Amino acid sequence: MKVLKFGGTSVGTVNSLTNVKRIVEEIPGRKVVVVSALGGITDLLIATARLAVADDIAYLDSYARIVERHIAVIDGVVPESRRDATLAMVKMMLDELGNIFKGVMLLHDLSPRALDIIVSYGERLSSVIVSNAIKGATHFDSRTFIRTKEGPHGANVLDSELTNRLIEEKVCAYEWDTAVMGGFLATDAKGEVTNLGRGGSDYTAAIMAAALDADILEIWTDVDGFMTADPRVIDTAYVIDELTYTEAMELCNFGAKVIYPPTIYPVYHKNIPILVKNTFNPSAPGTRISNEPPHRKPSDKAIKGISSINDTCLVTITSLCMVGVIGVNSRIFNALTAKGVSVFLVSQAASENNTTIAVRNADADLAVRTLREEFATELATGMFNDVVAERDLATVAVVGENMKHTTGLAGKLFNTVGRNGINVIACAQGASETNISFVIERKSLRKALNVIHDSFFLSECQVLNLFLIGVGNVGRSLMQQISKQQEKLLREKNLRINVVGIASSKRGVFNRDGLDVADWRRLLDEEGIDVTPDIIRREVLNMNIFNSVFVDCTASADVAALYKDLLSHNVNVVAANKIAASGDYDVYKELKETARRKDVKYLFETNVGAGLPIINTINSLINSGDKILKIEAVVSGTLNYIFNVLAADVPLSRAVVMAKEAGYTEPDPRIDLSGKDVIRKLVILAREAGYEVSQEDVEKNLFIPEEMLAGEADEFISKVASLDEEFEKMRGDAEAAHRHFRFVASFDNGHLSVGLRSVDSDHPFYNLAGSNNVILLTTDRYMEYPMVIKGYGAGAEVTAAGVFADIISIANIR
Ligand SMILES: NC(=O)C1=CN([C@@H]2O[C@H](COP(=O)(O)OP(=O)(O)OC[C@H]3O[C@@H](n4cnc5c(N)ncnc54)[C@H](OP(=O)(O)O)[C@@H]3O)[C@@H](O)[C@H]2O)C=CC1
Ligand SMILES: N[C@@H](CC=O)C(=O)O
Repeated sequence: MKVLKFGGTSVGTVNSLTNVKRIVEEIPGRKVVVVSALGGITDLLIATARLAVADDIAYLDSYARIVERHIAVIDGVVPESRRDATLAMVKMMLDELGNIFKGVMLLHDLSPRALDIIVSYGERLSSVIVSNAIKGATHFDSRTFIRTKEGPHGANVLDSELTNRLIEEKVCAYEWDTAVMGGFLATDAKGEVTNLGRGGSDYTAAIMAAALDADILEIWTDVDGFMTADPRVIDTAYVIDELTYTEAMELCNFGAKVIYPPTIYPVYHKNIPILVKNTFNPSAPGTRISNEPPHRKPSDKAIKGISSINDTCLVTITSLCMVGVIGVNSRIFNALTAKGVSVFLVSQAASENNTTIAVRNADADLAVRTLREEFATELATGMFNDVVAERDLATVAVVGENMKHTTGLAGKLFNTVGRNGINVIACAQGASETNISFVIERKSLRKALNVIHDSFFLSECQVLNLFLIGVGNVGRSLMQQISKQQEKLLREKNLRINVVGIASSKRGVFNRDGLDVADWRRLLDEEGIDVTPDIIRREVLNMNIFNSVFVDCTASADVAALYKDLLSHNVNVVAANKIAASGDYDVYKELKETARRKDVKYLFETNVGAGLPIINTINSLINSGDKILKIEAVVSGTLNYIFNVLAADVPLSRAVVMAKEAGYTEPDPRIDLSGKDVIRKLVILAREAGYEVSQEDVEKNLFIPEEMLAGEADEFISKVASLDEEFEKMRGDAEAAHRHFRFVASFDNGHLSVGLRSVDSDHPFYNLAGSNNVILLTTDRYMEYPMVIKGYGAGAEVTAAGVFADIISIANIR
């Protein structure tokens, strides 16, 4: 036998009721159908009662809406042969209800008992309608067999023994094929109407399933089942196919509102499985809850789901005098119990010098007052510190029975949230290891849920959330590459590149749900806001999104100045911009240390040699115990290109324009021509090799007179033309001597220098075409034959590819 429960949305409209009718009528054999009130009716009943007691005549309109809703569904779903009889029955009940509302208004009295009676009409009416809509169904009035008694704090609790006996007498004793009854409803020993609490229809169904030894309890609702997390927060959340009773209890007790928590208890004891199904999508398999899901494999994920509540207050009681004293916790909990304060998380250090409890914010004042009263003597004598409440926090619970077989899970969990800058204020894990709960600031809740979902592979994919700053040569090319590669990365590597911010020097567009990079120009123009570096910083930090990467494709010192703050807030930084890594040594060091401390990345591989793997190679050599003794390099794509294209008909001034047009130069080409770009790169190389050096330490043998570099960037090209003749002569002489000019950076025995050199055909720098770069590394291990890294050293495409590689390395995929 099956017991099926249909919630308010399932019986809310003619359409949904038609689904219910089809679902039930297709089931062969005996079944029990438990229904809630029509969707929204319980709230409407309460609201109408409140209007009536307030003498507000608007209650009549509200009541009319109740009547209208019920009549409309009868017309829509009850077969014609039973329609009149159903209408007569329902109208009679609605008239009774109308009289009760009138009485409430006249008496100006809405006692809890009267409200219970009013609310009961919701399920009484719906069950009569549904029983008449379904072919061959018999209606049972659940008030006659679901019995409550008084529990702690005056609450109604189920009288299981009596209820089971009454079910035998009032339901089992009769012949029926389909029994239909209202959920939630009950009566007490005096025969007065009570109920099982909000959500109690699930409970009624579970009580019936247990009493009748049903084969299965089906909870039909408006979602496909239990989700791995709240789908309103995590768009990659998916339906969990199987859960144990414990897992389901943990999840629904704490946020997931799929079923009413007490529902699980009666069926758990009889080992009756629960199937959560969607009335609006009946073919979806749903979530099966049972003692031991039959298909559990060792490869199953350790965490089954994540739930949370954003309404948390931590109350802490501290004292050095609590250590080793028996009975402090007992006093805390007894005092809170006496005042009806519910505690949902407890954390106490082994030192016993403090106990922290989590309560709802609404209970916080009462909890603090209660504990201050309880420990008044200790507080007055200073033995105990004052009771402290921290409000507006959120609690996250990760749930899964497989957690108990997984070593290092708590470590990974806290490491994951920590790396994303989320501070864990309190935590609790019981020895059953099925739930790890922890409390964080409420503003970090969304980020925490996302990062946990992502990191524990509950999501189908890993996500990196990118802020792309700078949409010039490199930035544009990067966006093209991302746009082309996004789908492949998702398909083959389960990596989702989500661009959540794009900015130029003037405009920025930000959206945590992701921006279409192929449409970046329109987005910036039409949806962008005016930005400054400070506004960009605020947008990034305020979004507070997990796994975030700030990608700097500008040449701006103001943008570079943001890195420290971003890294401190656990935002990864990938920079094509060389200013930070080559500027003040202390700043460079601090950025690296901040990244290490915060367990995020500060990557700038493209700072030297664009897409060539130079910095990573140096890091690998050093980390494996090698020592860099000497570096000789041609690292200016612009200058190498210029010296390669100079010809009788291509003077210096023309070559500079060509380099700029090819996208090799810095936004301001004087940075290249002055040697500054090479100086920056040399400093970065030496620093990465482990030397504490600065730009001032570099000996400079430059070839552009200082005075030519002053003034505006635009004027520079025309000024350079005055050097054309001199350069043509130099070039002619070099050509005659079969030599090539190279602008060489050198680090040798602690000495740094840059300068123009002419090299002959035996020199490794002689054959270096176009804008190519070459780096020779002499190390302890590569002594006789230095390591050579050579290839394209500038250009938007290769640089963007290097930036992209840095970004992907953060996700650590293979
Ligand atoms: N080109 C290459 O081969 C290589 C370049 N790099 C580095 O890449 C970086 C970018 O170079 P490239 O693309 O050629 O330069 P571009 O001049 O083409 O682009 C620079 C971009 O940065 C934006 N920008 C400037 N200031 C700000 C600011 N304050 N806030 C936000 N955005 C800003 C500009 O905005 P707007 O459009 O409004 O002007 C522009 O979109 C440089 O640091 C360069 O050193 C590194 C290796 C190789
Ligand atoms: N302007 C630079 C670009 C790469 O860093 C160069 O010319 O090498």
